[in-house]
Amino acid sequence: MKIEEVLECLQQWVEENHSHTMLGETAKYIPALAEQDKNQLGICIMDFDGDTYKAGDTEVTFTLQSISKIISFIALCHFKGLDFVLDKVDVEPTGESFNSIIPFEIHRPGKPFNPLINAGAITVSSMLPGDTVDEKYERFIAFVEGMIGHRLHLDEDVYQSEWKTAHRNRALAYYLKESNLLDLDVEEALDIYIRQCSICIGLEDLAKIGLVIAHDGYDPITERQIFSNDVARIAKVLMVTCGMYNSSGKFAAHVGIPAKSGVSGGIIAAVPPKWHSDEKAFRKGCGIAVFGPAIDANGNSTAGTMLLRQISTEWDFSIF
Ligand SMILES: NC(=O)CC[C@H](N)C(=O)O
Repeated sequence: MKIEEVLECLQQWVEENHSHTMLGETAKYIPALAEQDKNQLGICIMDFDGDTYKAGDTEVTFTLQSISKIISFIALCHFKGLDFVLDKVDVEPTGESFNSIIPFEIHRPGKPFNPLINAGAITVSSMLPGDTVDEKYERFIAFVEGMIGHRLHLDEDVYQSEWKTAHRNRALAYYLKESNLLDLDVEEALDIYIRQCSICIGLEDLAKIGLVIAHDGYDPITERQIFSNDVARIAKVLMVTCGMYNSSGKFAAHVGIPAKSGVSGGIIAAVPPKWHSDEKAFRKGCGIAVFGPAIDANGNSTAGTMLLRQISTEWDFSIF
């Protein structure tokens, strides 16, 4: 497909899916996120050569929120090895909301079900290399910056807003501490977790990270292997089975791309290469980032999900 055709399609699909923004609300439990403009919808696709294709609200920046969880999982596996991490967190979906306390109190699994629910993510963040919260955060953000090639910053308002209202996460962290699943004290573990959630990112950067995941940890633009094939494989499994929380099954059925959402309204998606579908666009794979801050009850962008569904259907992106 020609560049103009790709852009025309994206433009049209953003317009067609825009009304889905009315079906969701901004995340109300984090005051700074509640204030986001829920009418926004933007997308960026980055291809194998690093060229980007954008439509809608493309110059937005937003906080990573739960998208950070797949990155911290990858980072911890990269730094400490897959076995170390899988000893601390499982790779099973929960069927509960992302911040549910039920898996702990009722099922008592011994370790969090997966690293993409809050309990698993807090455990993972606390175990990042470094002795202090500052050191762990530096290692994490440097890992992300290494992938996108420039510095990032923390959204101080979102950080403060979440820190003051993180009652549920604080409760989860106490459960984790009781089960010896934290490498830090409760307040410190919360701090590193909330910091990683509050990192500010744009669509192009997020699409770049999606591209690297799609290519099994290899960055086709700089020609560097950033993390191992094995880590990328498990990351994609987690994205498919748990990345969209309790909509993961439906998302797999109708979109079929490894993806991870965040309550700020972002979604990262990793489209692996599909050599046989040469009629379609992006057969060498791509990374996709969408942003639409109106989210549904499961915490996923309403319009972003529908936009990805249309793109995947039209261009045959499903891995299934
Ligand atoms: N699903 C999400 O994006 C949740 C992340 C958010 N920081 C929280 O802990 O509640």
